[in-house]
Amino acid sequence: MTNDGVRVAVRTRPISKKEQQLGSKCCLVLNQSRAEVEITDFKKQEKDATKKFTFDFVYDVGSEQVELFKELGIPLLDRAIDGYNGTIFAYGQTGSGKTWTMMGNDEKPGLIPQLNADLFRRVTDISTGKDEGGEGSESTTISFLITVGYVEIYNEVIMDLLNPSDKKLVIRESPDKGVYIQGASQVVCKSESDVMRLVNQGSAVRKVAATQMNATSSRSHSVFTIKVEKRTFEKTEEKTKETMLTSKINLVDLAGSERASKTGASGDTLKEGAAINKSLMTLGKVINALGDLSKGKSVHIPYRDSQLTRLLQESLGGNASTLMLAALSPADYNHDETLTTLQYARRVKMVENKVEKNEDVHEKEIRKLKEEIEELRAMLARGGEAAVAGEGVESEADKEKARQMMDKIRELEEGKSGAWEEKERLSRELEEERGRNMGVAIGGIIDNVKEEKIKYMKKIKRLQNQKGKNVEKGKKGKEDYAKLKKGMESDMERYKQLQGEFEAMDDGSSEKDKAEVGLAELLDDIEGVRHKLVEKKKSLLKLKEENDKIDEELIEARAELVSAGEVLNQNDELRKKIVEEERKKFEDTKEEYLEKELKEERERIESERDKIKEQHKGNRIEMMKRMGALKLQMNKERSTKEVLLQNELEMKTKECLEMEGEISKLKEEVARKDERAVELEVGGEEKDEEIKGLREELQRERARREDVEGEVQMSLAREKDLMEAEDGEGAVEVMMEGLNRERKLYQEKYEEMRGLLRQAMVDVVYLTKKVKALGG
Ligand SMILES: Nc1ncnc2c1ncn2[C@@H]1O[C@H](COP(=O)(O)OP(=O)(O)OP(=O)(O)O)[C@@H](O)[C@H]1O
Repeated sequence: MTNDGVRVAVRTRPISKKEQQLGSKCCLVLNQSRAEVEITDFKKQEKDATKKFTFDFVYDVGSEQVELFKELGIPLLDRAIDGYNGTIFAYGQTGSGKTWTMMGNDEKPGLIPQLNADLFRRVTDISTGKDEGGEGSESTTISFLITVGYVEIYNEVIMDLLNPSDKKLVIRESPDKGVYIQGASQVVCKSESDVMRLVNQGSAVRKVAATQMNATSSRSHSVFTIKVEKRTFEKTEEKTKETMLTSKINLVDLAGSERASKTGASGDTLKEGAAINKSLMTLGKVINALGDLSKGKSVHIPYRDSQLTRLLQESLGGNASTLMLAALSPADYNHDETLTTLQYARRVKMVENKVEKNEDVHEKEIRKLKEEIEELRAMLARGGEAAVAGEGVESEADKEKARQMMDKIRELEEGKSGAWEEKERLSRELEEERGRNMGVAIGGIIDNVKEEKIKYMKKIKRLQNQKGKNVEKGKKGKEDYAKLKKGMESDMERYKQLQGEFEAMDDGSSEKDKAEVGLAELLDDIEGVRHKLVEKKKSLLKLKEENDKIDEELIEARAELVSAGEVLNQNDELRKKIVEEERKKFEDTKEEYLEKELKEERERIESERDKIKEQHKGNRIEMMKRMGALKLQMNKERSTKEVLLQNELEMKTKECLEMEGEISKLKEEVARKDERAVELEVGGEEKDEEIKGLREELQRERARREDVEGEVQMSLAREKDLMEAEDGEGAVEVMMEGLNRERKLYQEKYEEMRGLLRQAMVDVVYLTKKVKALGG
C-alpha cells in the first residue's frame, strides 16, 4: 500500500463571445510550464487584488484535448490495467468547461471517449500478444472483461442512466465489491463503440429526465464507471495458474459548483439547491477533514452524509489514484466563483489516498490457503522432531487438512472463472431488459410530457376565454366611460352656461340664491360623474393589466406547448433511436453470442478431451510401470520355467533316447528272436502283429515328442510377440492370460510326458517279458 496524494489539474476555457460583448475582461493568467494560476480582482485596487496558486497541472485556453488525455488519462489507464482504481472528477461552476473536458465533441473528443478508445486498443493488444509489455506468451493467456455503469445523483436520489426506472437505488459496501450501487446496471462491453453507445444513451436519458424535472443536467452529478477485470492464465508443464485483477475507473461530472453558494430561493428549487448543496458541501467537508487527517489530526470523515461522498469514498482518502479537474471561467464577472474553485482545488491537493493493487478476493483466499499448506508441509517435515519433542503432530490429520485445502483452492479457482462467465451471461440478460426499459422509461417520460402538453392546451383555452370575457368587459366599460364622459361634458357645458346666468343676476335676489343652489347641486353631480369616471378608468386599466398578464401567460403557455411538442418529438425520436439501437445490438450480438457459445462449447469439449488425454497419459504411465514390472516378473518366470522345461526336456529326451536305445536293443533282440523263431520255425501271425504294434507305438512316440517340442517353441514365440506388442491394459491382460495358459499347457505336457514315459516303461517291461517268453 502506498500513499498517493490527490492530484489537481486546472483548465480555463476561452472567454465567450457573449462575455466579450458584455465587456468582460479576463481575470486569469496561467503559466502552464510552472503550473501556476494568477487571479485578479479588478474591483480591488490593493496589492492583494491578485492571488497566486500552484497545482500539478495547469491548462491554458490553447490546451488541446489530446494533451490532457496524454498527461491525465494515460497514467490512469496504465494503473487501471495493473489493477489500481482511478477517479477523475470535474469541478467548477456551470459553463466553466467540465463537460467539455470530460466529453468534448466528435471533432475534439474529451477524456471519456479517448480513455475508452485507448482502453480497448490496449486490451486487444495485450490479449492478442501484440503488446510489447511481454506479458503474453505462448503459455500465458490474458483476457479482459470490461463492464460499464452510468448513474446520476439528483436531489440525493440515484438514478440508473442505463436502465432508468422508479426503483430507488442504494449504495452498499462489501469486502468483495467495495462501495457499489445495488441494482445499478453493469453492462459488459466488447468494444469502444459499445461503451460510447451507452455513454450517449445515458447522457440522452439524463437530458430527458432533466427536461421532465424542469431542470438542467448541470444540476445533477453524473458518475460513469468503467470496471476492468483482467484474467491471466499461465500454463506450464507442471501446473496451470489463474490470476485475477480488478480495477474501477470513475469519471465524475459534478453539478455546477455555484449552487453550493447560491441556493435556490423557494419551493422545489430551494430543496434542489439544498440537496445539490448537500452533496457538494459534504464533498467540501470530506476534503477538509481529509486535509486535517493528512496533517496528523484525528478527525471524523463525513462520507455518509451525502450520496456523492459515499459513492466517491474510495476515491477520497481511500484506495484510488484520484485527480480533480477544476474548470475555470476566465471572465472577471465570475471572479468570485473562480476564486472559490481555486481555493477548493488547493484544499483537495492536501488529500492523501492509500493506493493498493486490487486482487480478486478469491485470489487472496487462495494465497492464504497456499501459505497455510506450506506451513503444514513445514510442520509435517518437522513431524519427526516434533514427535521426539513430544508435541504429538498428527501427520495424517494434517495431511487430510492439506488435502481439503487443495480441494478448496481448486473450487475457488473454478469459481473464479465461473463467476466471470456468469457475469457475462447476466450482463447479456440485462442488456435485453435494459433495451426494453430504456424504451419504456422514455415512453413514460413522453406520457408525462403529453400530459403537460394537454395541461398547457387547457390553460391556453382558459386564458383565451378569460381574455375574451375581459375584452367584452373592456368594451362595455369603455362605452360606459364614454357615455359618462359625454354626460359630464354636457353637465359642464350646462354649468358654464348657468354660471354665466348666475353672474348676471342681481346679488341678494332670491333667483340668484336659487341658481346658486342649482349650481352647487350640478357641481356635486359633475363631481360624482368625475369620480365614477376615475373609477371606470381604474377598472379599465386593471382590465388592461389583467389582459396584458393573460397575454404574457398565453405567450408562455404557447411557448411551453411548442417546447413540449419539440421535447415530445425529440424524446420520441430518442426513444425510437434507443429501441432501434438496442434491437440492432441485440440482433448483432445474438449471432455473435451463439457463435461464442458454440466456440466455448467446442473449447470446453476440447479441454475435457485434453483432460481425459492427460488422465489417460497418467494411466498409460502407470500401466507402463505395471507392464515393466510384469515383464520383469515374466522374464524371470520364463527363464526359470525355460530352465526347468529345458532340464525336463533334456531329461525326457535323454530318457526317450535311452528308451529308444533300449527299444532298438529290444528290436534287435526281437529281430534276433524273430530270426531265431524263423530259424526255430516258430512263428505265427500273432507275434508279427505284436512287433508291428510295437513299431507303430514307437513311431507315435517320436511324433509326440516332436509335437511337444513344437508347442514349446510356439509358446516362446507368442511370449516374444506379446513383449513387443503395443502396451496397454488389454495387453497386460492378454499377457496374463497367455502366461496362465502356458503354465497350464506346460503342466499338461509335463503330465503327458510322464504318462508317455510311464507307458514306455510299461512297454519296455512288456517287451522284455515278451523277449523272455520268446526264449531270450
Ligand atoms: N477548453 C475549451 N475550449 C473551447 N470551448 C470550451 C472549452 N471549455 C468549455 N468550452 C465551451 O464552453 C461552454 C460551456 O462548457 P461546458 O458545457 O463544458 O460547461 P460545464 O461546466 O460542463 O457546464 P454545466 O455545469 O452547465 O454542465 C461550451 O459551449 C463549451 O463548448
